[in-house]
Amino acid sequence: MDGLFLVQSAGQRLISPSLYRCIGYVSIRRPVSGFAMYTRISSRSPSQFTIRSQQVLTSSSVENDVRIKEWEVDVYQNELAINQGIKIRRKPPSIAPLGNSGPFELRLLNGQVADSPSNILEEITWYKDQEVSRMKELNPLEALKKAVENAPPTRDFVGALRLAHHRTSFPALIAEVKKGSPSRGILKENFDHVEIAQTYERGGAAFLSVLTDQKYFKVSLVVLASSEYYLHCLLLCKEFVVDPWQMIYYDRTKGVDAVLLIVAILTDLEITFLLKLSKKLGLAALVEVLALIIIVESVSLVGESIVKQNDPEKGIPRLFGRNISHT
Ligand SMILES: O=C(O)c1ccccc1NCC(=O)[C@H](O)[C@H](O)COP(=O)(O)O
Repeated sequence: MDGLFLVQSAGQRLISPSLYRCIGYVSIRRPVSGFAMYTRISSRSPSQFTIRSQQVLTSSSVENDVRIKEWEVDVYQNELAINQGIKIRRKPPSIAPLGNSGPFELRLLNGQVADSPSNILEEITWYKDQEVSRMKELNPLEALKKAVENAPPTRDFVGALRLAHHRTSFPALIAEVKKGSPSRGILKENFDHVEIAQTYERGGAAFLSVLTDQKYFKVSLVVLASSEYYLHCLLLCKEFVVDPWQMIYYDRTKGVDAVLLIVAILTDLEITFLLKLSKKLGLAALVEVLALIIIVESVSLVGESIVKQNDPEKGIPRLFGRNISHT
């Protein structure tokens, strides 16, 4: 057994209430493969319930304790988010660490079974949380600092929309680069991201909106923003932002000018913080509320209908009723 347990009779206390608060309240559940499983049972004060055992902390028990704490914080944050009207749970409670096989596992959030996503946005968000954690380990913030310092300045998003509107007297076109989507599947088999982006530019798009999620939308911003191809169009990165790191890694170091923040997957506090951060980084932020995108200028969000055109360059004039290209 990895942890040492001091088992005592019910009702007795071995240590002072303040020390209980430091190490948490634990009860032995069952030993599994050499590890004693336990669960935190309550945040009630020691005098309010019966202590059955107290674990003497070893390094791995501390690790597990930290994992349990983090998991509980996630559950708490999800509850907070739900209280703020957010329907998307941010982390799958099924990743509860060993030892939390007790009441937490059966817990229902918002009336749903806790360990399966209730819709596709939730599934994407759970996946994104894991993906970002992995990528953050490979590219820690400290390592990105230099890249941020060397990044070219961002371009004026609102100014570009205004200019496009004045030039064409149509709403500015944000043309979406995506190979597929969860609801529609693959939209175009022979999909060349760069070629399609160039075609949109020639067609008169003011902005390119790139869905950078590889798993669900099959596009990579890294490919599109690669040095071989310089984009004249401004670039909106349409990611599922769940962590400020994404703004720095994906957006600021890859030549992006604007980011998307999806209200359905962020708490009020996160939106406030991410808006501040985007301002600091010089990025414009589009805040998506339900299916609407709030921006200051008139704009058209166009994705599937032009991606699926055999010739997107002809598809854009078809959409507007006339040629809006620069030539
Ligand atoms: O399309 C989906 O299946 C989807 C699922 C979950 C979150 C977002 C999703 N789609 C976003 C998009 O594909 C586009 O950003 C856009 O909203 C749709 O544009 P359009 O193709 O013009 O309908």
